Amino acid sequence: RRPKNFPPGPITLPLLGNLHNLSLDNPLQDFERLRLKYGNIYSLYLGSKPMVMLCGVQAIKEALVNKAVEFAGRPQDMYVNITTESKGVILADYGPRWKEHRRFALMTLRNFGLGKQSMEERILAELQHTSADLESSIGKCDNPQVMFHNASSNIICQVLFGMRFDYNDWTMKEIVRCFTENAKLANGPWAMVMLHTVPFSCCLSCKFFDHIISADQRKYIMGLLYNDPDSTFSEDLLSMYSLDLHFAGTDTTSNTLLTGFLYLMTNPDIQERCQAEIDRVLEGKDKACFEDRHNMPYVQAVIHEMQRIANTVPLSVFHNTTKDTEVMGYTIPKGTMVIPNLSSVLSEEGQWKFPRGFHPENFLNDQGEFVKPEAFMPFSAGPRMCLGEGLARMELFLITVTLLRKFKFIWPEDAGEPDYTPVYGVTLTPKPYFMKVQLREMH
Ligand code: HEM
Repeated sequence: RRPKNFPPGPITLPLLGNLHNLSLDNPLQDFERLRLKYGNIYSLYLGSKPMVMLCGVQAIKEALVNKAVEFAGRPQDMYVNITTESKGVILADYGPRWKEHRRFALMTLRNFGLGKQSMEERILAELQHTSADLESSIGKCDNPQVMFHNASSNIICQVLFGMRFDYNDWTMKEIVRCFTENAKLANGPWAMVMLHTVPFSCCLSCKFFDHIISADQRKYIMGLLYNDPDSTFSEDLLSMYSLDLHFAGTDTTSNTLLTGFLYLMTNPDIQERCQAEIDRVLEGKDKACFEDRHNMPYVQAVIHEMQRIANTVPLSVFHNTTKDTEVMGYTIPKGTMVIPNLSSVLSEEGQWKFPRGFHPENFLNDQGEFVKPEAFMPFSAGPRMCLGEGLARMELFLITVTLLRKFKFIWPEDAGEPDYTPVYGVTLTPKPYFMKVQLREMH
């Protein structure tokens, strides 16, 4: 039975709770159906475990922003908590350890050049390898999935480990494969009730970390961390921590690019309009820089629309209440799992000029200037909001601009109608597709 004044929801069955209400392939459609029936806040039972779903800007902001601390916990009783022992930053519960780790991650990203030219240079250097890869497949049809994953993985690896990997490196291929597989399993209905997920990638990534960090580097890092006698760091934590950043920085950016380029190929008019703006702004310059975005309102609008339609992390990372609280007039007890349904916000009726389909106009005002509506929330909101947002935005801009400047991306004639239905997981991925690449005439 639902506690008093708990958000409404469908009838529960013994043992299963509401699992029978969710499809294994794509529970997002079921969540939308339930939202239409019960409203922007409703509850479900995953087995015997209660969970509250928050939909739409208003409910999500009230919880994650206005009642920030009350909603800043993470559930600690899912299978993924056992496989990772909740080490690292993404799954750490709200408290001093999470605060220290988050601060450390932000500081490290800044020290390694985020917001400065050095990070841009790292991204542009990686793009030379991506461009070379694309040049070798001119005229052919290739699946771009591995390429985008490798590029994103190498950019974050440069920050974490000070090195990049050849696109054919076996270890890297295996790790990226594990990331994509786990991303598909980790928030399915069964994983939500602790039944299934693959611990392999954690294991592999920790071994990988041990393998590539030299003894001297390790001593140096641990020296830095242990200077503070109250520090919560340990070597174990550090390797899980690097796994967190590697995973979070790879599967997200690359799936956004994969979806974005699918829409750019199948909307050649939008692609050409971006290229015209890029050519004009970059005329006489050999490469783009992040500052150029201020002179490219249309490209900015397209990249934001790519993120909106990609809906890359549709259910955010699950939250947990840290004390008894209220939202939208309902009572939520301490320790309840809360899912911010970002998907519902990114296509919320009334928040967007065009909630459905690919329309960069969602981010342009009548004067053609770039504007960002309040409902643009792909990185979530509040204290647990994505800490890699700055890096992700820089990557999306520099990668899109550099590749569109040099290449034309074509939907192959024999590929049939594009299928935009995503494959469900922690991150949404487009179904595998092929792209044809041509060098643009100006190059
Ligand atoms: C397009 C790219 C990206 C998207 C859409 C994205 C989205 C998200 C979302 C929705 C969350 C959950 C926030 C919440 O719990 O409310 C998150 C958390 C997180 N992201 Fe990202 N992310 C992206 C790229 C990155 C990158 C490049 C990094 C690495 C530097 C990163 C690191 C993290 C970390 C460490 C967390 C956990 C923060 C915490 O629990 O305090 N993300 N991200």
